[in-house]
Amino acid sequence: MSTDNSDRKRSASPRGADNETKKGRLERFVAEQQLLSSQSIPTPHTPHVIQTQRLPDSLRKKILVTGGAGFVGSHLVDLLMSQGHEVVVLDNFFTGRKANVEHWLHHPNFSLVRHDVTQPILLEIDQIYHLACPASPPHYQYNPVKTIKTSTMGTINMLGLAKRVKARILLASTSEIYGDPTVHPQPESYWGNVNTIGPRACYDEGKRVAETMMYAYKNQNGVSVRIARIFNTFGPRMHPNDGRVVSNFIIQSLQNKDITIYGSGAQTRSFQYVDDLVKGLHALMNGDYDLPVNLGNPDEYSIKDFATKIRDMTQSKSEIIFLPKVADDPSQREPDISTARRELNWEPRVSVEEGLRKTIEYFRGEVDAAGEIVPTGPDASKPKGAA
Ligand SMILES: O=C(O)[C@H]1O[C@H](OP(=O)(O)OP(=O)(O)OC[C@H]2O[C@@H](n3ccc(=O)[nH]c3=O)[C@H](O)[C@@H]2O)[C@H](O)[C@@H](O)[C@@H]1O
Repeated sequence: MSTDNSDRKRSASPRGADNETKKGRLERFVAEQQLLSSQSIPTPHTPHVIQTQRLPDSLRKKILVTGGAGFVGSHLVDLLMSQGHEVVVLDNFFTGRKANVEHWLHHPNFSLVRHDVTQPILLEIDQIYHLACPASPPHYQYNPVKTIKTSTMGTINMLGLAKRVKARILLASTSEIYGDPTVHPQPESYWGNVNTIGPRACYDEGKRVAETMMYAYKNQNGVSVRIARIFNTFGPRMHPNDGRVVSNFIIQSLQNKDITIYGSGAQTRSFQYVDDLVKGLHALMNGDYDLPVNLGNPDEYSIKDFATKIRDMTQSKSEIIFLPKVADDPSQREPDISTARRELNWEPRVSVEEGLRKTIEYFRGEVDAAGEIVPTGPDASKPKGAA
């Protein structure tokens, strides 16, 4: 063993430098981890960075979002993550896309599980937003039996989970439960007009029985339930091959292709921007009101006027053409949102025009990236790229 001072000096200096580097590296690593746990990372789909709050354990909830990689689900995930909650997404990727949530994959508060809600799952969570179900008519009609299973078995499984862990559960129901409405606009008290054996029934009746199951579990087992009846919603992250009217008309217009109206175009819809919807879902989940609530924007358009509006906004040279009407297509739809106004202090803030501007920009990027997009027609079809 050497006791020579010069020896010690010689070896102390490189070891010191080594230690410095390790310490520096560690500090850098910690700083990077802290940065990563305080925000989303920019991705091609979501280039803007979303900051996440740091919540104390007592306020941080574990929140399950079924269908969280879908269009609406992923926007809701953004809101919940930004608030600092732990979010677990379940998605079977039938219509959801990993790209919709990939900006959160690195974040310690976020988990993504490939799972089909028709199978039970055991999790420890505080709240459940149950959104899982294809919502576009060509997609939910592709495998009607599976659509029914998703709404029935899927909802039973989530209610069983809610019961076991005493979590509050919110069901994403739909304006489709009113069918082809004979009352206009539609208040929650209207019981609806659905053809039980028509091509839309797998979705409409599935959601109706899902609502029934929510109240059966509430009354029989004391489960805390919330029901949102969601009216037509649009915004960035809609699947370009979704087949619904907003995505089809914008994609057709951007490519100067024919804009396809099914039927006369006299049928009406009322369109809400997705940011308004997720704020409404959040207010409903965290409020006291536990009867169904319509969430939609009462700004009603005929489909023909809507086609013209999108063509004008995109400065397109598209022709508007008329194809046969689809079976059981509701002839009119407008939400009565007085319950949401009264009970949730909620109403839409984003105008259809402002929402369309953002959505057109998003689809412009999708069309540029893809080269060409052929929109999905009215017939039942498998979602493009579905798992
Ligand atoms: O977007 C939504 O939120 C709703 O979409 C669908 O209901 P629907 O109103 O029929 O939605 P679209 O497929 O977007 O159709 C709206 C209207 O536009 C028409 N349409 C659609 C697509 C198209 O290329 N051309 C066209 O004229 C349809 O025939 C219909 O009259 C779903 O069934 C609802 O569950 C969902 O909540």
